[in-house]
Amino acid sequence: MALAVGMRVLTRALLRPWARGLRAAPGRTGPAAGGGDGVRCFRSPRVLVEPDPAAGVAVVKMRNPPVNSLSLEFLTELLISLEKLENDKTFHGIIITSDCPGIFSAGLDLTEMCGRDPEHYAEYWKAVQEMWLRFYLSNLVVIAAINGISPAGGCLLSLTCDYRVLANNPKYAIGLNETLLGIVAPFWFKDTLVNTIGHRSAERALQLGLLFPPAEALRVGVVDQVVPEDQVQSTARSVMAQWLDIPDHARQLTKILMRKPTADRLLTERDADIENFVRFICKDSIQKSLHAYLEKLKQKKG
Ligand SMILES: CC/C=C\C/C=C\C/C=C\C=C\CC(=O)SCCNC(=O)CCNC(=O)[C@H](O)C(C)(C)COP(=O)(O)OP(=O)(O)OC[C@H]1O[C@@H](n2cnc3c(N)ncnc32)[C@H](O)[C@@H]1OP(=O)(O)O
Repeated sequence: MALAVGMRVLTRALLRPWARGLRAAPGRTGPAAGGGDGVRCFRSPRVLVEPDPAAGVAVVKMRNPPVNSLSLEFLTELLISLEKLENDKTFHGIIITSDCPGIFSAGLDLTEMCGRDPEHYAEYWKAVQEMWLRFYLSNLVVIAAINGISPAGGCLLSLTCDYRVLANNPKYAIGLNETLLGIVAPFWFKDTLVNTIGHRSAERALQLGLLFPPAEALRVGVVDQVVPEDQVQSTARSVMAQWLDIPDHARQLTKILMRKPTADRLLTERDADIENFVRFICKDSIQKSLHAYLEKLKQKKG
């Protein structure tokens, strides 16, 4: 228990000033309808939290249209929602899903990594690290109900969860496809994938930038279950019930035991990782290829 408490204190201490600022800002987040049972529901512009206090579960819906790209503001809101749910003893598990049809998350927001200054890149990268640390080490059971395509950072967010349910739709795919953009998945992205699917499969997937369609995602182990699209949420709920049957303290400590060495690697190299990212992303060649990629996305529309 001391270990679990220690980890929570540590991750809480890591909450960034940008998060503290936003938390204090009136009107950005606030109590909303939670029923007369004393349970508070928290809303923010880009995150909708639907609590089910009787089950001890909250559904966290990402709604940052059009593609749930993980912008700085969106990451901040996600982290604040997670922290509020962790601090509310009513909740033992969350289901993270998307409110944007067909898209779970398009990954990191490319506009946060293009044409900005080094200070912005550093701030953004710290927020991405924070998202990974907080979700990966959350004391809650976290289940991803993946109801859309989930490349790169979207896949990373899913990989932080305890269990992944993917909708069986041939249009959906999931994977760390960074090499296709000419960028390199950082070591902690890689570690998370290795921990999930093993070294050989991860090496192949990372080098080739593979985006796995549902059947392959299941075969390789990027997801735990593939179900018809209309059963994603109900499956996530029944899997959650199974996980919540386990005594919480034993499950939490086991989670920390499994994940702490991976998280510690980033915690001890956090500043160096930010410096590496800023150096890398500021390169002319990287900026050019990110710009070109964004242009290609825009031109796709015709
Ligand atoms: C040595 C190493 C040291 C340090 C580490 C260094 C580097 C690591 C750095 C970065 C790691 C990054 C990981 C990432 O997550 S990068 C993002 C990867 N994501 C993708 O490749 C997905 C891109 N998007 C798509 O493929 C499609 O948009 C889609 C399939 C998700 C959805 O297709 P649609 O047809 O439905 O929608 P679109 O018309 O394509 O898009 C609508 C709209 O949204 C914009 N957009 C799409 N994706 C992003 C994004 N990731 N960020 C920002 N904006 C995005 C797109 O441009 C359109 O905009 P407009 O409406 O045209 O303005």
